[in-house]
Amino acid sequence: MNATTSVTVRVPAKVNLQLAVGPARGDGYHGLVNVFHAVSLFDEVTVSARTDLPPGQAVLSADGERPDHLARVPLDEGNLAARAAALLARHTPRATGVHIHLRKAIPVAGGMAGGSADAAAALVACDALWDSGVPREQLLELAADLGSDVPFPLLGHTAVGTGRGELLTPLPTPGTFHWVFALAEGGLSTAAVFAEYDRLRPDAPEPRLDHDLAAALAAGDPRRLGTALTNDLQPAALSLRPGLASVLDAGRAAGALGAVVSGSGPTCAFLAGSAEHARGLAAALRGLDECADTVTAHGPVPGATVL
Ligand SMILES: C[C@@](CO)(OP(=O)(O)O)[C@H](O)COP(=O)(O)OP(=O)(O)OC[C@H]1O[C@@H](n2ccc(N)nc2=O)[C@H](O)[C@@H]1O
Ligand SMILES: Nc1ncnc2c1ncn2[C@@H]1O[C@H](COP(=O)(O)OP(=O)(O)O)[C@@H](O)[C@H]1O
Repeated sequence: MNATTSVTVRVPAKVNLQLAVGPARGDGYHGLVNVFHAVSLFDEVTVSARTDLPPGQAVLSADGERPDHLARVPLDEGNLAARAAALLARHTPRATGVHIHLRKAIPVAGGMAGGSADAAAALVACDALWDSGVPREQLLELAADLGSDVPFPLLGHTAVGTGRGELLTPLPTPGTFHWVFALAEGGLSTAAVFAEYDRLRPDAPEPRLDHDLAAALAAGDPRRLGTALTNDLQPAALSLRPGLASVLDAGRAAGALGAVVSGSGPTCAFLAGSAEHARGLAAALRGLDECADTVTAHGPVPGATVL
């Protein structure tokens, strides 16, 4: 029998349906109530064995439709997918060197956790390639070591993250929600947005799950969900990128059920009532100076999946 030499994993982007941010903790992070929702905007990560490289060492390549985004993806050991391969290799004797190819569709530094998604996909792909035998619970712990957002794309669907966002509880929701994402020129640094949050909100309260949001999700009701979308980082993202306010306003004026900055931004998310409504909203947003492009997607969708 031939050993597997290559594994491809498809992994979704996320939008945050609620992002409640507490005071800064002593360890440089913030306590969160972070409602993650996986949407049908996918990166694909292909991992191929390279027995000429030391175990866990990676060489990288990337492609995708947006050259300006690709230019911001590091193709060295700093790439989160390379860090994931190196970390998992330390937990299995069967590790090899790898070539990692990233097919990027998730905006880079856009608040949709593309780097975290690639890290989660690389964990799943290397686990399959090496037949590592690492239990799922431990894969989730390794994911959390790589970043607060990395465990969620292993699960997908909708889940609430507590702690710094890494402790996940699934939130089952019936039905499908339709989204439009307005992509911005350039990214925003997550750390810079949290620092701006600290400046704007020195007395942040402890974060709590919003009951209206939980009820809207349990009912699968897009109208209720639209009015319940909140993001405590939004004022900080708007402070660093004031032009985003007009994008949010334009989406609301065009009939979005809800409009919110995704995570640390600068991508703006708009909830629509149907796929057709989403296409109409996207057309209304595309002409704006501050909107570099639009993408439509639906959620929830499953997490990282071997193709
Ligand atoms: C804000 C969120 C919302 O889902 O995502 P993005 O919108 O950036 O994708 C996440 O909390 C980002 O998670 P992730 O991108 O994994 O961040 P990490 O690598 O863990 O941390 C990067 C930096 O962000 C800040 N950080 C992150 C998470 C957290 N709970 N508190 C923080 O203060 C810290 O300054 C940290 O050094
Ligand atoms: N596989 C990757 N894809 C995208 N960005 C990556 C990756 N690995 C590391 N990075 C770095 O992480 C930063 C944040 O990227 P990303 O995860 O896309 O954004 P966000 O944290 O806003 O969701 C990028 O600016 C880039 O320098």
